[in-house]
Amino acid sequence: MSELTGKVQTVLGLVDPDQLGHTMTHEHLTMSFECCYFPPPPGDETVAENPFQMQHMHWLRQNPYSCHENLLLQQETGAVRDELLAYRKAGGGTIVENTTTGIDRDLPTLRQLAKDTGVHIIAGAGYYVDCTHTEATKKMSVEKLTDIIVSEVLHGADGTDIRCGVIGEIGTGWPITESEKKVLRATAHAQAQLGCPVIIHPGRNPAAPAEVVRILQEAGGDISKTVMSHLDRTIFDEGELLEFAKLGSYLEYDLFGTEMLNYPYNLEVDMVKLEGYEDKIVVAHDIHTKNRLTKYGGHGYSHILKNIVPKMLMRGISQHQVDKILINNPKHWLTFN
Ligand SMILES: CC(=O)NCCS(=O)(=O)O
Repeated sequence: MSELTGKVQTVLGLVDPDQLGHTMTHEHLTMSFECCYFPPPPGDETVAENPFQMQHMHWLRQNPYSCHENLLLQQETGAVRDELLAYRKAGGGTIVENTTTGIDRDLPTLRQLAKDTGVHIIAGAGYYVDCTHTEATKKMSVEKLTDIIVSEVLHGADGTDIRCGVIGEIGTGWPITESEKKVLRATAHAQAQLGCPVIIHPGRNPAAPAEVVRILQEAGGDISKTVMSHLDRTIFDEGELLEFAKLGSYLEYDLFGTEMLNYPYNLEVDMVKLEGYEDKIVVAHDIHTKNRLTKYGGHGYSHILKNIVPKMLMRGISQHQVDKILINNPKHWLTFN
């Protein structure tokens, strides 16, 4: 038992789990994604480097990582504040902010956003993918990494007293590098000490999520308290997905906002439905580039609440099941043991 047991840790302190309400388990409010810059298609260099213009927004949707300016979400705190106010108005209560070391985590800004908007914000401890690990990080032992992660949860991170309430998103690629494996083992050790929630960014290979689970489990991690993110871009085969689901993690679908809704010529074109795992599914938009903000014609943080929930209900998913996905599953995941 610790003071964290039975509570959720936000950037403003501990809260009772019942206060969270509708929760997006994977968003970013301020970060840089420069680490993942992807050169534009030949001939598109000028569009890529022009200041944002309305006529380029479709191009940006197709090539979000090929424009440096688009990768700097940390320049949009004012717009994000407005979005969070809109999120509250749409019934949103909580956002898990997944920015970890390597992609410009900014805890003071998160705390200010929480104060300004009344949205519960939960910050992430730990490290993003290998290419963002510094030489110093790569040299650290698992024990040292564990101490840092534990301290980010118990005492605060980045020289502040602002405490993280979840470990992750912990970044891994494919194949998983030695440095990423050390971070995964440290994550498992820290989770075993703290009884805290963990969230993983798997590599882009259908085998990646299960391999991460294997490493975490071997190091003593609690898979039932771990979210596997980005499944919608990672496992496409239904059989493989069901095999993965049996391993017991939460299953996160977080590409909402980039899907095609209401395809007018065939309304049957729709989201994949995973039967039997309603206690394990969580959802989010994973906003991490500017073009996905409503300021730039994007869908914003309220898209799931405003557009996806009605679609779920229309497809026969009950209100009770929707509440599990948006309220109860995140609440159980985020509550410290
Ligand atoms: C911020 C982040 O890691 N988002 C996922 C991007 S990816 O292209 O789906 O890996």
